[in-house]
Amino acid sequence: MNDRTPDPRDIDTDAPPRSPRRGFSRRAVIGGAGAGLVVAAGGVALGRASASSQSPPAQVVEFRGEHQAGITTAAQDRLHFASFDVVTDSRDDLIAMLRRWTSAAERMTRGEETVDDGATGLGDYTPPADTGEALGLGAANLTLTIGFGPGLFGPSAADPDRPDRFGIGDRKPAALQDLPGFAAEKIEPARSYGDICIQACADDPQVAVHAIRNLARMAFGVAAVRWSQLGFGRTSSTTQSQSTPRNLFGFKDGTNNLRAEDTELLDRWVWVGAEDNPPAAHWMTGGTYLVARRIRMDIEPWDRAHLLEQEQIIGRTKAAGAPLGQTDEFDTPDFAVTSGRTPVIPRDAHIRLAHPDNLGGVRILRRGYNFTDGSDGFGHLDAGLFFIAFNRDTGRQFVPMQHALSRKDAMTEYLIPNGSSVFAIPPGLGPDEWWGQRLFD
Ligand SMILES: C=CC1=C(C)c2cc3[nH]c(cc4nc(cc5[nH]c(cc1n2)c(C)c5CCC(=O)O)C(CCC(=O)O)=C4C)c(C)c3C=C
Ligand SMILES: [Fe+2]
Repeated sequence: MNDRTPDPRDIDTDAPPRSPRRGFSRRAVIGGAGAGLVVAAGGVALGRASASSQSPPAQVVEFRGEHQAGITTAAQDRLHFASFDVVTDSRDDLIAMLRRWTSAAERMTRGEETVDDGATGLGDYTPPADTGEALGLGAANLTLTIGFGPGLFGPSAADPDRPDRFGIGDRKPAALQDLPGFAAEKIEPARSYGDICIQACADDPQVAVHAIRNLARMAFGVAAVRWSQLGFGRTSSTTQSQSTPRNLFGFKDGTNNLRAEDTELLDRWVWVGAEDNPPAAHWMTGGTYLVARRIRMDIEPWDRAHLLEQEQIIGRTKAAGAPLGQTDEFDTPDFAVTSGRTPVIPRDAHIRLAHPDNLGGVRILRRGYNFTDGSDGFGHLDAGLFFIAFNRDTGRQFVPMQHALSRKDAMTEYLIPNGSSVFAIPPGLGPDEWWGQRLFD
């Protein structure tokens, strides 16, 4: 970058477009001349363009509110999840980046470029301030959810010797702790941990990828991507109107999940209350904690297991998703039913071990995605579940649940968890508020 080239990170997001002849917003493109532009780009884009043009333009999820979007929002089809290491010690630079991110993120969730006319309207000798691949795609229900990892506050599993670089160590909520080790996992640091996460969910993969790519670009010199994960095919339902999708084992996943309509249960099990923290950590009130686990699934041996074995491992039928011994997906599992002296839902079945009745009532909100990252060089698919859960106190909810599963779950034989992270997800933003403002102010 020479001294005549403005740093895209410094561009005033409120400034008028400098080259109106080229100016179009991502949504404006859907209709007129822009539609031709997208069609000309080829078949894949054609499919997306026509899907977008048939859909109502209102595929916009509100960015601001009491809680961040992307938690109880009806789970979209696609995920790009990124974890960042903060590479500066400058609190001012970090805050400046969070402010820039907030503006760009809000715009992208409305289907707009990161800055007005950023892709092509800033002049021929300026690096575009938007990479452009989402022009014409609409908002696609994009949500961007930010979280802060333990390492932002000082020592963590990723770097036990790290100092409190930003003077926020005393604001770290007690519930934000790295996960303990669990049986039968092979955690890879290069797929784990991180100082900041962004969960991008959308109904168009290119919209989600565009969002992460642009936030990563804007973070240059302040934060660097540590790892990221693409996901497809949601593995949960987070509203009552959504049908239950299937995971890569072929089973309905998300049947007994918490949903947006369960407001009392969400208050109890997901949203952080003021009473959960001393005043220094009240910035988390209305927030939640995210657990991300990359769980590789041994697809090939699973595919050789017979149907009854698969159903006994899960504890539900494969076709209907009904608890074993019952007929309907939403029947309540009856763990007491036996056939002779043998429980119909086996003692080591996944749903028995993860059910609240067997965990002192504990619940979590699941919002994971399937993934397939090609194959592993030995002819096996590198596929699985990118498990995402939100809970109010990870040490009291996710951790005991995972311990119970790791020790006894029959499914463990087919799983290799190899990525693991936790993040504090602050509450939603008020008008004009920027990401992290309540933590840094
Ligand atoms: C620690 C929490 C959980 C992990 C990790 C996990 C991994 C995992 N799960 C499936 C497939 C299914 N899970 C189902 C139910 C279910 N799973 C958890 C928790 C974890 N799962 C809970 C709390 C529940 C609900 C239990 C209940 O109350 O009944 C189901 C059944 C359908 C459903 O209710 O969602 C399936 C199928 C896989 C493949 C997997 C790791 C790769
Ligand atoms: Fe599960």
